[in-house]
Amino acid sequence: MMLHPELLRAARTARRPLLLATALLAATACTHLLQAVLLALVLGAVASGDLTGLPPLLAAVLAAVAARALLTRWQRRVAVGAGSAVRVGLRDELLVRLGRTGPARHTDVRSGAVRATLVDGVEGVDAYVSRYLPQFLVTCVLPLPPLVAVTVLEPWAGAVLAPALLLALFAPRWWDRLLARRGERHWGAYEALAADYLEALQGMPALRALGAVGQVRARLAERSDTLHRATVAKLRVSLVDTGITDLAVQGGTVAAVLVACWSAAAGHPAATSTYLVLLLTAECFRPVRDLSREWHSGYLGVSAADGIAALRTAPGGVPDTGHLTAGPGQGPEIRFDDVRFTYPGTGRPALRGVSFTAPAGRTTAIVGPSGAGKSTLVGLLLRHHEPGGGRVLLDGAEVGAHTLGSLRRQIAVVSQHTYLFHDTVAENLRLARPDATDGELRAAARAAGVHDEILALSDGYATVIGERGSTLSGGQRQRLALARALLADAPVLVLDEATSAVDEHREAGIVRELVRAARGRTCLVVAHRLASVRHADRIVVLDGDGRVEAVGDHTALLAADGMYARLVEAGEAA
Ligand SMILES: Nc1ncnc2c1ncn2[C@@H]1O[C@H](COP(=O)(O)OP(=O)(O)OP(=O)(O)O)[C@@H](O)[C@H]1O
Repeated sequence: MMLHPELLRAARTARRPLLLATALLAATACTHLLQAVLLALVLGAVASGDLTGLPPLLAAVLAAVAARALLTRWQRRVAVGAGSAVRVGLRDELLVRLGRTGPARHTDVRSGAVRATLVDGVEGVDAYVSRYLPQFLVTCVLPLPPLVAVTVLEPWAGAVLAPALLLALFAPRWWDRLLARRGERHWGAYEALAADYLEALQGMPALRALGAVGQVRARLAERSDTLHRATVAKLRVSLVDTGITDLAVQGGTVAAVLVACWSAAAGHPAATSTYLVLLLTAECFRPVRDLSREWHSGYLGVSAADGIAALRTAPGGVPDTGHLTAGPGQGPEIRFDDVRFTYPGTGRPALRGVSFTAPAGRTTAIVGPSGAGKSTLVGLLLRHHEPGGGRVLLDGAEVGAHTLGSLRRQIAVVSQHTYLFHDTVAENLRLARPDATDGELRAAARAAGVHDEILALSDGYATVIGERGSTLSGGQRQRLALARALLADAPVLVLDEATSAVDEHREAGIVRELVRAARGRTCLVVAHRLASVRHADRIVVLDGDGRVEAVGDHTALLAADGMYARLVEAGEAA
């Protein structure tokens, strides 16, 4: 009888259908009561030898059975619909939240665990709200009428029935806390196993190359064992819970029946009353037995509820309070003004007062040693984080003044971590612009230098490229991601190590094509290979300490003989 606030909150999204499902369940239970009364009358008539009223009584019993069949079917349909609405709504809400929390959140949660919560946990919520909750509400009310009837007919039977009923309902509540703890432990073990399996599958090429498959197998076996032990521990408490309910139900029924029989033997009530007491005693306990059965389907939801609440209320992400929206247009000026930033939980600032301007419609390169803060600048431009100080401005307006959706639509990013989905080449490209024509797809692919290779695939643009584009080379994946960003037709194009997996010769050609294709847009190019950015209109050099060391073009920076010259020299030597 566990009522978890997170699950009740989820249930509110389908309040009406759930109330209807509960009403139908109550009506179904009433047919059982009616049937019990009718059967008692039938048995009473048979016992008294007066069979004249028997046919209409038997017809009424059949009608009750038929009505119950219809009501049960209707109830299941409504309950399944309500559960499905809750499930879909909850998954959608969690996905929106995950989209908002951004990279900060993604570093401290594991994808496999989130997947388990989103898929299996939410399935458990469905079972809880569509099966357990209606039965719980019915159980709160429906045992009362037969209990009152039995008490009126045979007070002694009522006197033993009432405590047995209370015992069946409330004794297992002593175990609720333990049940909840065991459920959480089981769910934690399940999430950990799901996360480990997902990671092992995704990292299989690396594990094979390292000869570490055996180690991972051992770890997974240990995790499976932990899950098994958690499952057994959970079942043990759950079975004690069910056992107590069953004991109270059986004991109560037997005691009430014995009292009724003793009373009948002593010649007190009429035969029909005795039958009524016997049959209504069983009906008294029916909702309790049904609740105990539904509990097992809802238990998974209770176990996953805390994880769902944690995902739903996860902190992180930036407030979406801006109001500016920008349509397609020329590339804006981007300005970083004394920007400072420290990642949460780290004592060391990643950026210490960075100021520079990327002129509108031009290409600005950001270079510097590894860890200098180049990708952090891109993250701040996209508002994955808020700066600790200073401002990031697009055409003079702070990025926070734009709505998040509009800001991110204005900026197409190709990062070193491209993501391609298990779908066709064309559909992967159309993620950026669902209404793009075939001609536009080809133009973008040509500009990114990948068109000919797409045509060489078995089905051209209709080829399914596997999970994360696994059937493509690293360079092809990056160029496909470039084509996707070009197709987005955003006024700002950010290339964060976007061509690192492409060979140098091809890289020069791609960058040339990109600059041509991106004409009119503001381009920010983060690169290690300086040869690919030497033609940039402006080059910003970050030192290894999160500060701007110099700004200029290739020739001026070489002449200044600072860090840029040293980086170029090191690149050439390599
Ligand atoms: N999510 C994070 N949490 C904590 N620290 C981080 C995080 N991401 C980056 N850092 C730290 O911030 C600093 C700047 O990182 P950033 O990724 O911006 O450097 P970068 O110049 O892009 O490096 P690279 O050229 O190697 O990609 C580094 O010291 C890095 O360790």
